[in-house]
Amino acid sequence: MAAFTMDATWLPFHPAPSKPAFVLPPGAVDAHCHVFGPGDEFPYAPGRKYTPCDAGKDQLWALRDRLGFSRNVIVQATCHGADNRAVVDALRASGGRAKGIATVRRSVTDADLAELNTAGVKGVRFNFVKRLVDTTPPDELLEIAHRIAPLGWHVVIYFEAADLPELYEFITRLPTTVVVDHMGRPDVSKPVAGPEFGLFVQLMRDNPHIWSKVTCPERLSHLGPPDYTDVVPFARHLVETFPDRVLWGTDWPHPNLKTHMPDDGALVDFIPKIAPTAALQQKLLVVNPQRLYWPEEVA
Ligand SMILES: O=C(O)/C=C(\CC(=O)C(=O)O)C(=O)O
Repeated sequence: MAAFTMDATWLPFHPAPSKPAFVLPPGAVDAHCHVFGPGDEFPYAPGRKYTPCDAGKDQLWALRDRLGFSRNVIVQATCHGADNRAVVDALRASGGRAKGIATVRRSVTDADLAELNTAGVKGVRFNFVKRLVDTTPPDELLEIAHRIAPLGWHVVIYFEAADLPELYEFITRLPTTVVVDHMGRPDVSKPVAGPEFGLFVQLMRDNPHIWSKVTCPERLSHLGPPDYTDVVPFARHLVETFPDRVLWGTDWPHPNLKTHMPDDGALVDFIPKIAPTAALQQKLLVVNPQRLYWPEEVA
């Protein structure tokens, strides 16, 4: 019998995503996705807030090839805590086609960091979403950020829009490039030009080292699939205002969705709505992730 059973309300990833109509440019990177277990091989963390369905590296590679991506950035999910073995295993098996974002604690050793670096880790994730993690004190996170900076890594940060005023100063003090997950999770029923999203735009405008993933319409939308029209103006605003500091990813296998499971092919078809020109698409999908994750290729 398997050691782990997914939560009773868990929605497994789409079993047969459609082939997108939008043809991704050569070299496109899915810059936000996860691997879960398999739990029998890479156990889920004792302190986790959810138990997902297994979603291993081979399934991720199949999705990559089906959608037309060339490469992946695999982000450590909170169900694995600070045990990065599933991500590292995927990176090592990827033949250089995946880079990773790890979660580490203050107790991480320099040897641990060096090993993660060799495997292809390019950053750490700080998660402030309260339903996912217990709070880590900011001084501990700042200490970690200063430890990883010399490796050329960056910080990926996940928070909800309501928490940005409290986190604003902390984020601006981080000594590395900072990549914000899912546009800082705006409430898309509020206006794009309103104060809530305005604060996020100000954060990016005033801090050239801060980037955003324009990801997760399926997580943010109130109107839902197939078009997620209420998310388009938010993502498009960031893509057009900060074309050199945006990334896109599927968020496969879509943890913790409660209303529906997206068809990943349809998610790819969302891209031309938020990046309407070939030049913007090239930056979003190829040039920007290459600068952050495969910088040695950039002349
Ligand atoms: O997939 C995501 O980015 C978002 C998540 C899960 C997550 O971040 C995690 O478990 O680490 C969410 O909102 O539940």
